[in-house]
Amino acid sequence: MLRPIVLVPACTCDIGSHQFHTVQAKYVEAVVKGAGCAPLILPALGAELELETMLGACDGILLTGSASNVHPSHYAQEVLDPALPQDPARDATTMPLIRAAIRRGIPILAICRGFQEMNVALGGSLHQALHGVEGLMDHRENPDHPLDQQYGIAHTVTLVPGGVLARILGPADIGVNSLHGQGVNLLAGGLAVEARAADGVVEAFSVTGSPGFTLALQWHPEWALADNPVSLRLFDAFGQACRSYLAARGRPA
Ligand SMILES: N[C@@H](CCC(=O)NCCCC(=O)O)C(=O)O
Repeated sequence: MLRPIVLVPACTCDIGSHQFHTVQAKYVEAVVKGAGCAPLILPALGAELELETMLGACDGILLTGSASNVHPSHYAQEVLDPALPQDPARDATTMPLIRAAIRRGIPILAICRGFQEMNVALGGSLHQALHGVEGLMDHRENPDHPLDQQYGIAHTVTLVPGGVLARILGPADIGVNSLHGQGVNLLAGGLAVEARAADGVVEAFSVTGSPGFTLALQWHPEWALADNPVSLRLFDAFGQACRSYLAARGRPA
């Protein structure tokens, strides 16, 4: 049986004096091993991509995390800390992609930067530094720690009863990792909160009234996926949604 194709939009970066479109290995591996789908890396070519062609060829989209931030001009703000990395080519690709994919009912799983760009693409805004907001926790990792500690459980999140996430995972609080400086400020209209951290920060949302599966997570379920039953359930739910989408529309010959 054909596997669903999952687009994974790339970041851009320079390696030496050349430009590259890149995706971290753990994300494409999670599409294969966690969702049982076939990943296809989408270059960050912005308006040069013919979006309808790309969307017609896929059955799901995974929006990855990245060190870069969504450019605040997308939510009518100035950059507060110019030292933080940006990736305008990724923004120019993912913003229209997200809106068009939701209209088509293409399943979306969004992680960390992907979670943030989904909120912004739909009209929401971000806190550019959560740790600078009175009453909020510092949600950043300590870069001096070894990676397994940086991606270790950092805090719990409380799931909204009866929501998309609680239906997949059950109602109990879960422990999550936390590697982000930015976070949801204004939640876009049409989004439903699926989970919050103890300080009230939105940690997961879905798109209400979307014809397809949508789930956006501020944490990283792709990290050490095979060892985490909660993360495996999340990727399995995404994979099932992609299989249903493929089964319903078929694969054009
Ligand atoms: N830059 C944003 C997004 C944070 C993010 O996606 N972190 C993960 C980077 C590495 C990875 O993909 O594992 C912010 O700081 O809020």
